[in-house]
Amino acid sequence: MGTPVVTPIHDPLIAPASAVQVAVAGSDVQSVGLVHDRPGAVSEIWLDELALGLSEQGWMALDVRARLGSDLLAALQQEVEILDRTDAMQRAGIGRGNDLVRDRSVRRDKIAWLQGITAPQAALFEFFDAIRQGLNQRLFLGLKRFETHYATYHPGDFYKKHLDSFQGRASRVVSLVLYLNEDWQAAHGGALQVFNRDIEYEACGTVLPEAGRMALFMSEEIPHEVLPANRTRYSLACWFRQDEVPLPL
Ligand SMILES: O=C(O)CCC(=O)C(=O)O
Ligand SMILES: [Fe+2]
Repeated sequence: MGTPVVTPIHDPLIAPASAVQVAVAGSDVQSVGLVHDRPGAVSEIWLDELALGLSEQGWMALDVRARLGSDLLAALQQEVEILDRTDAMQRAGIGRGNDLVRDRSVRRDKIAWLQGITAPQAALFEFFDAIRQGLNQRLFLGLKRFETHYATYHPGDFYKKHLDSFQGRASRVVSLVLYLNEDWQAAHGGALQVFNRDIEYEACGTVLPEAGRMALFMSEEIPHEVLPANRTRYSLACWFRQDEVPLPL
C-alpha cells in the first residue's frame, strides 16, 4: 500500500512565465468554437458526466480518444517526443521560488510548459477551455484559467504520493492528466494510482497511461502517485486554477 504519508506539493518553480491567459473573467457565457466546429467533442451531456464524477467521487478516468481525434493525439505525442529528444524538457521541482526542491526521491519526471501556440496545442487549449467553462457552469468553481505541461517519465522515474494543491489555497482546483502512449501494457508500470479522498492510504483506482485516457480529479482532495515506469511514459498535465495571476504560495 506504499507509504501512508501524503506529501502536499506546491506548484513547480518552472512556472509558465509566459503562461497564456486563456480565460478572461466573465467570458464563461461565450460559447467555444470547438463545441460548434466539432460536434460531439465537448457535449453538454459529457460535461454533466465530468461534473458528476468530480462532485460525487472527486475523481474519474475516461477515454477521450474519439473526442480529441487520433490525429490530434498523434500530433501532441510527436511534440512531446521531440521536446524530450532535444533536451528541451526540464527536471520538475517541488515548491516555488526559494523553496524549490528538486527532490529526486519524490519526483523524477521532466516537464515542458505548453503555450498554446502550435496548432495542436491551440486545439487542445480550446478543449480544455470548454471543460473549464462547463465545470464552472455546473459546479460554480470559478476557474479562471489553466496551465498545462508535458511530462516525460523515463524508465525508473516515478512521482510519489502527493496532492496537487494545498487545501484552501484556491490555486489549483481541478487536475487533468492526458496520456500519450500507444500500446501501454500493465507490465510497463507507470500507472497512476489514485487514493481515497477520505482514507488516504486506501487505493481506489489505477489508470494506465494509454493514449487517449484522461484522469480528472479535485486537486486538493485526491492523493495520487505515479508508479515507476519501465518504458518512457509521455503525458500532459493540466490544472484549472481559481487565481487569475500566479501568486507565490
Ligand atoms: O502523470 C500522471 O499520471 C500524474 C502526474 C502528477 O501527479 C502531477 O504531475 O502532479
Ligand atoms: Fe499530481
